Amino acid sequence: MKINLDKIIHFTKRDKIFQQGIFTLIVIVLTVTIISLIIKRRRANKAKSMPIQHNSQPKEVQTCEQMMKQLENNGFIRLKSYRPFQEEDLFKYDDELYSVKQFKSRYPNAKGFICYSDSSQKVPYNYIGICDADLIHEFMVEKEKYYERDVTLSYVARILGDSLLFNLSDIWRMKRKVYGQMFHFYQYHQLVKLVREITTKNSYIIDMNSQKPVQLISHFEDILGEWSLHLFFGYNASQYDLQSKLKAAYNNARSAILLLQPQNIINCLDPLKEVLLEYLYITSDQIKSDPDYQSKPQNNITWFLLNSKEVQWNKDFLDQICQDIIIFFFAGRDTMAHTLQMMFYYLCIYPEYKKKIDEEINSLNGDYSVQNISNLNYLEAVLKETLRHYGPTTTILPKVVMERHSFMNDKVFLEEGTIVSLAIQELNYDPQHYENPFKFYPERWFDENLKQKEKKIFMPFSYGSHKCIGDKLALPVMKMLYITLNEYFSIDIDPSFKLKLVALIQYTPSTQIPFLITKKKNIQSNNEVYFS
Ligand code: HEM
Repeated sequence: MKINLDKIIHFTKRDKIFQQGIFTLIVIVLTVTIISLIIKRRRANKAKSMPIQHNSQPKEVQTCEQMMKQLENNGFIRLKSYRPFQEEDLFKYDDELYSVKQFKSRYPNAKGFICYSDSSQKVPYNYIGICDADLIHEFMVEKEKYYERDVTLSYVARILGDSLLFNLSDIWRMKRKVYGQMFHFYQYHQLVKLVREITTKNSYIIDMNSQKPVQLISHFEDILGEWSLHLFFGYNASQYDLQSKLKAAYNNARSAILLLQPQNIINCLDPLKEVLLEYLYITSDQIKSDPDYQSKPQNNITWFLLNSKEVQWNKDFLDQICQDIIIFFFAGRDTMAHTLQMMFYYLCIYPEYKKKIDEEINSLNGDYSVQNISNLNYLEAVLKETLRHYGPTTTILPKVVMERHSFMNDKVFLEEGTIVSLAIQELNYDPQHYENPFKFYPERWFDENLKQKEKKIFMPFSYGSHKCIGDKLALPVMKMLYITLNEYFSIDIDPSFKLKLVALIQYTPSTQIPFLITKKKNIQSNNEVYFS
């Protein structure tokens, strides 16, 4: 058979041209599709990264003034200075926070306040305080991720920056979990009982024979200081050596903080950390000296730390723990000491409330189990009223906005750098929530209306994930301390005393409250009480 080569070559040429055409077409179609896909994707990404536009939402970062205006349009009141702490309040009303407390009476619908100041003042320009319960929830819970602790306390933060209070990392989460175990059922019961033991021991130091007024606050500080240290060191906390070194260093550091002397704070806190480190080693060595220590739970945080798989027991970590001990010492000791001092003050002023508490305590016939103590409702109401009326916290630690975000259902935009604080004093004196708010009136805590909203509006221990770790323990501990002291002494107040309160880190009477103390007849002998 003869093959027509010409025809074949011609045919193949045509075919090739055809194939090339198809190929070019496919390439063109593919290129166009890919390009259009890329454009589409880019547009989609761009749309995603653009904030959703609401009528009231500014497209660009606002100036401070614009943000303040927005807040003003949405229920915030503009104040002339950084919270209205006014010296004249102290002279006129004996209370530096009188105007703060009056705020809600003057502006009943205010959701909060905003402050501006001229450059001559050292306070931040864009400072807002929130005193509306729903907004506090939005700020402390829903929008929590946008805030960090304000570094206004930077000198303290420089030394205690890795402590629970300032650190927000995973280590904070881990430590909260480990420390939290100290507040579970068994430990909780032991810690409440422990306060009776320490109070009894310390009661013998109170000099009742002299007719001089006694500064009860320093006794409360000693009792609660020792109690706070027990959390970490167990019975090592009662060592005289540790107590005296800590007390001296801590009191100096506190004065330096109040006087804003940064170098002194560092000078005082550093040796304090050294002492704590030494006792951490003593306590951990003691625990580990028992080869079976892991299976024998102890009632102190050091044991929990030694048994936690997540803990790397090294110098850096121990340094952090020392910082936490200082925070616990401050947070547990000073807050409760102040609250108790104020409660004793009110009970001297209003003996009718004291009578009711005593009746309630007498009904227990000396059985001060933790369960019975938790049922002392009148005593609890007096403590809550003290916390509301003159609790230790003048303001919850301010936080700073780390990233611009919308607030109040997108009505307001909070700009990066804004300092936000939870204005609990204003909330505590809100007449919408508390009838006749200036009156010290424990009975209000039995009102059904208040009971229903209590969780939402009463937050002496703060709110959100950083709320006080000791919130459940504080009331029973203070109840037990009151019961024990009241059993041994009757406490009055020098009638010439006039209370004046200044707002420092916490409320502080401008002069010490002079309590007059008499020993009750039924006091037991030293040994009987201490070792029973
Ligand atoms: C009358 C008693 C007390 C009051 C009014 C109180 C109040 C507070 C407040 C307002 C905060 C700040 C929360 C925040 O910034 O959001 C706080 C934090 C803290 N409190 Fe208390 N507290 C009391 C008792 C205690 C006790 C008994 C302990 C320890 C046993 C304690 C340990 C702490 C700690 C460790 C923190 C820091 C928590 C963290 O940042 O994760 N407090 N407390």
